[in-house]
Amino acid sequence: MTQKTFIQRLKLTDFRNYTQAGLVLDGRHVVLVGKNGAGKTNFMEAISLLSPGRGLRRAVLSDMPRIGATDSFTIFAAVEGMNGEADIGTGTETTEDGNLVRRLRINGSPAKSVDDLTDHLRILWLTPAMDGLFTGPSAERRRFLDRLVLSLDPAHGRRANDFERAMRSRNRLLSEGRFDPSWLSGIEQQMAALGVAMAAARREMLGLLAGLIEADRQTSPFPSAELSLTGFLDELGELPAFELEERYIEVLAQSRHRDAAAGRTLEGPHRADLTVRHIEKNMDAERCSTGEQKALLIGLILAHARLVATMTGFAPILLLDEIAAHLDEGRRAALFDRIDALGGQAFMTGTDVAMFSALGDRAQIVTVEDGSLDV
Ligand SMILES: Nc1ncnc2c1ncn2[C@@H]1O[C@H](COP(=O)(O)OP(=O)(O)OP(=O)(O)O)[C@@H](O)[C@H]1O
Repeated sequence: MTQKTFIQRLKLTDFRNYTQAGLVLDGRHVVLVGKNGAGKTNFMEAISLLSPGRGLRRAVLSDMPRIGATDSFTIFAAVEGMNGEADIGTGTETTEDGNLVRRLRINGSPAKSVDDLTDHLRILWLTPAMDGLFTGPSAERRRFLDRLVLSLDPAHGRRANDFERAMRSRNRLLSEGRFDPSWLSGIEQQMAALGVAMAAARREMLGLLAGLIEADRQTSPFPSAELSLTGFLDELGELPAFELEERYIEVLAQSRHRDAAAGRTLEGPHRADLTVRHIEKNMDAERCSTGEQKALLIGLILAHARLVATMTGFAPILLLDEIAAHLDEGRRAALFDRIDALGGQAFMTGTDVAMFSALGDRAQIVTVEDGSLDV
């Protein structure tokens, strides 16, 4: 039995187009309705900042404070989270040397790391900006994949950051022509251990997700996705981890001159790609129609939300920006039923409240107008 996590209260100060806005919620789903430019996505972005990372727009911090305000914003949320009730506050602050930095307080005390947020909430999202995921650059798919892993395994983010840092040191040494074997092999060993662990975490998550998608195929109103990874470490994925590490260490050692010439590391988890196929059509997702791609993506997010609920025992919070826009009435109703069956709190946006009529009293309607919120 999964438990519910939800946001009870939210207060925004000088965030994007909100000067001061607050909401008290009752745990049902939340539908945000308003005209274009009213502040619906900004609201969703604020909630996404209650999870580690740069939020659903991947914006830089300096874009977030309200234009015309001082340079800081705050987001405060009272939540019923995975550890019971918690108060989470995040925002920006300018340090003495003039840098804008993110601040995070949990239950009144400064948090040690943004990863602490995952002790309280798991937040997943789907936005129109993700519509081109299957046809766009592989970096976007990797980021998507890593977010999926991160919501199950919070240590994944740290491993990926440490890998990046080690890789940058190696790239720097190579670009400066410093082919010192003991320095380089120390860094390469670290890269191999982290890289193999990253690939394993991705593979494990995809395996679990594939199992859920398969079990759900007959009843899901959305197409089923077959997911696979391509990349040097993924193609050798069946090897035991220590052997995989040895192979990667060997490849890195042998490719120092090639990497120096290329100005980057050519093999590793940072080059992996996620391939998605539409199972029923037996077609690569990138060759499916726009509507089919959207339906695949919705099915994928819902399956992942179920996976997070199963693995953690808590239904995640879902941020679904403009989710209903391109679906016909029947699919929309089926989507709402699926979202509701997850047992969590979902935030959805739209310009027309009529689109959400099938939700009935399962949702609270919030009107958004020029940076103000009204339940
Ligand atoms: N830092 C900022 N300060 C003030 N206003 C901002 C800031 N960043 C963005 N905005 C403005 O916030 C407004 C609302 O944007 P938002 O993306 O939330 O709209 P929306 O309601 O989702 O609209 P749509 O239905 O068109 O997607 C926009 O007019 C945007 O220019």
